[in-house]
Amino acid sequence: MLDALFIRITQLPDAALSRAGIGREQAHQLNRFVRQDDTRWLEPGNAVDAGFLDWIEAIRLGLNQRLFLGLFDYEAHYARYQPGAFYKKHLDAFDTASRNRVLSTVLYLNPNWPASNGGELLLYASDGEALLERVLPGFGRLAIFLSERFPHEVLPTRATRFSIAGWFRVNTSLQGAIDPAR
Ligand SMILES: O=C(O)CCC(=O)C(=O)O
Ligand SMILES: [Fe+2]
Repeated sequence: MLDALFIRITQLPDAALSRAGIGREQAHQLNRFVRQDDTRWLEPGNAVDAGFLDWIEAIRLGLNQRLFLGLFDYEAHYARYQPGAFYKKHLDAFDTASRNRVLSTVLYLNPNWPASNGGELLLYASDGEALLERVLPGFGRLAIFLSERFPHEVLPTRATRFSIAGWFRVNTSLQGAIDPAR
């Protein structure tokens, strides 16, 4: 599965990726100061994406059985950080659109990642100051953390850095209207 995901993400043409923070809108441009990854949402209709989503679905069921998290669904995008790109310190559940994110996942797809490449994920305690973990984005490594609890950032990368970032969500629908995964 990892090899298929690696081929898929490295072969995505530029036109298939959305660049965070490019465009005329002020909010969009501001965003570019915060994050510089290029992303594409996974598609259940693609066989490679579906393979990953099936694997994640088994994890979702296991987490619900053992930890009673009530995870309802999952959304994920491919992310490419080109040399120099970063993602400043943030929480993944911060606004009304993302508030139902409970558990963040990041699967790294970078064969041969020496520490000198940078691009580490830094995870902080809830106060946003105490450093808890420094994660090199090596091939097949999976980071999972509570979306509302742990501020984190991606340090500037020196090589192109590939990953799949995803979020298990709870169902915050009101009056039967389920908010769809993006
Ligand atoms: O790629 C990573 O290590 C983290 C990415 C991230 O924080 C995000 O996409 O929200
Ligand atoms: Fe994040």
